[in-house]
Amino acid sequence: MINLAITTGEPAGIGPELSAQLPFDALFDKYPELSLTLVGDQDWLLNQANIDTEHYSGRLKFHHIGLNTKAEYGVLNSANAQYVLDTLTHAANLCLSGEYDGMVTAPVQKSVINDAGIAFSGHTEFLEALTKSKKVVMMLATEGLKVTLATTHVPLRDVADQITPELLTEIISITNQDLKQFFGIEQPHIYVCGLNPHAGESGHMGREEIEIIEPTLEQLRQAGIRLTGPLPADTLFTDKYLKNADAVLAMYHDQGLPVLKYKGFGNAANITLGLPIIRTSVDHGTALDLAGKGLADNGSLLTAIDYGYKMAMARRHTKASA
Ligand SMILES: NC(=O)C1=CN([C@@H]2O[C@H](COP(=O)(O)OP(=O)(O)OC[C@H]3O[C@@H](n4cnc5c(N)ncnc54)[C@H](O)[C@@H]3O)[C@@H](O)[C@H]2O)C=CC1
Ligand SMILES: NCC(=O)COP(=O)(O)O
Repeated sequence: MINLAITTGEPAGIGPELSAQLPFDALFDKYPELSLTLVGDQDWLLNQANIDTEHYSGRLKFHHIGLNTKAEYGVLNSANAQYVLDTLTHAANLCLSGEYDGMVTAPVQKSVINDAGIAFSGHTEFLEALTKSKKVVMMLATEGLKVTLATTHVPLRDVADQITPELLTEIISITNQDLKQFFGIEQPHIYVCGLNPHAGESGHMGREEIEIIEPTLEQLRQAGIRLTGPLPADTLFTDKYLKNADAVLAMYHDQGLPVLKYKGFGNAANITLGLPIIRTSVDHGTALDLAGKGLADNGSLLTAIDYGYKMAMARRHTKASA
């Protein structure tokens, strides 16, 4: 069995209803080896849907973690911030111990966790710290496009300072390795965006391409990684280049993700590469405006489950053949 934990996310958002209202029969038909554990407050989840776990012959379970305070649709309460983190901690620890084969995360509200006085910028950074990983990579994937990010949740003002040869080397090496490991791409071809408009216009609009990005790419090419770039982002994100790209490396969050979401919002997943565990997630946030109304689309959660299942299968085959 491939046992995926679904962390059900911010209780005031759409995560609990999306998780509890999944089409479980269809999922278990489609993925013959899938089992799911819904991690969160069982009463709140049962409030979203009448689930009889007995019907699923052990393939659907709850792991109950109690809310700190009553949840209300669309109304954030920082008293539940620790609850949200407890669901993530539980799932990640049981992935590390091998009880879960991967975790699929429903959206959390970063701001309310910060309001509770807890430093938190995203699942990506939280799981990097919890698993003591040296570096992880955020990748969003949809049919026909995978985008990885050199920097994630940092103010734009800080981005240029964070683009260093060491960072790019780590991000590109992890991306290359995990495209092979999880997606079966023998020699991934990664296209790399410049940082500045027109990739710096030969140094007239910024020198990071000349001083940092190009020399790092050249070193990595010598080490055997297939890389094209740095190219101006507005040039790279056109079919001529994308049709040959196994992944596109963007230098910052809003350079890459708007394109990805324009192409695939609702059918994309967020995947953390470089972790010792498998973690996939939805492409959207908590959508407080929709919570409890039955209007939220489950396409991205289904996509995240699909990637999580296939990645866990790929890892299993790699282990079996080692
Ligand atoms: N994986 C995660 O935990 C993520 C969490 N967030 C967090 O979510 C919070 C809210 O972020 P926003 O920027 O407002 O983005 P959002 O994705 O929550 O909402 C943006 C718009 O998309 C709609 N929408 C979102 N998901 C939908 C769905 N499944 N079906 C139909 N419509 C949907 C919303 O109603 C809203 O109009 C922030 O705290 C942010 O940090 C954002 C992205 C990912
Ligand atoms: N835009 C993607 C996003 O903010 C999700 O971040 P994370 O919680 O997966 O780290």
